[in-house]
Amino acid sequence: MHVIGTVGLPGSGKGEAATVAREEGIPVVTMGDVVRQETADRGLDPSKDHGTVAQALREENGPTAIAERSLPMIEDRLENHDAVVVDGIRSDTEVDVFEERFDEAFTLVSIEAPFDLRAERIDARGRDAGENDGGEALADRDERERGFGMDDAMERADVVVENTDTLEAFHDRIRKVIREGPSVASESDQLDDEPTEARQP
Ligand SMILES: Nc1ncnc2c1ncn2[C@@H]1O[C@H](COP(=O)(O)OP(=O)(O)OP(=O)(O)O)[C@@H](O)[C@H]1O
Repeated sequence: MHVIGTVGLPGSGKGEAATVAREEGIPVVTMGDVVRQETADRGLDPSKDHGTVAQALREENGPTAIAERSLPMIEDRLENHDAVVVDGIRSDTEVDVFEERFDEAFTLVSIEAPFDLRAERIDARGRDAGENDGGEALADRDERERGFGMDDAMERADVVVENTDTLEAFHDRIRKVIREGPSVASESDQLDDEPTEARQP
């Protein structure tokens, strides 16, 4: 059993990591899906009110509300699969939830890219999809995510993947992390010369 969580600021490449997982036949549980479902259940617009509802969920049910709601979804997928990717962990408190439940079988991967590169990629993604990002500037999104404790979550990562090269290079690195299994955290310095690295706890 291997549960791989991803953490990273907007536009860092979490969605691409999820794409690689699906290509490898590994199911992806998106924390955003939990929030979108809740937004729809409240009669709000998932494309616009997502951030507000994420915050409300935490205020009403505590900082682990979203992670806790994702656990049954993850366990359900683990019945038929050896690994599951959890996309978009937002805080160190959420990391606690997954570590407590899955222990050594949980690997946290931090996906990192500088602000300007993420801004460029988000602009290009918006143009490709014929839509914008709901009007929220990247700096504001970064601030909102950091407010949830994302920096602290990134600090906890077992593996850091810098997404500053080509998309193909990024896919290759993520594929290695996924294929390596739960031992990836202790062995990741042998995975690749650069820039995947292990962070000591
Ligand atoms: N190495 C790369 N080279 C070129 N484009 C990339 C690279 N990595 C990601 N992208 C593109 O950048 C955009 C942002 O990546 P992605 O959607 O995976 O980010 P994300 O972390 O899921 O962002 P968000 O939190 O906003 O959903 C996408 O269009 C993706 O295809």
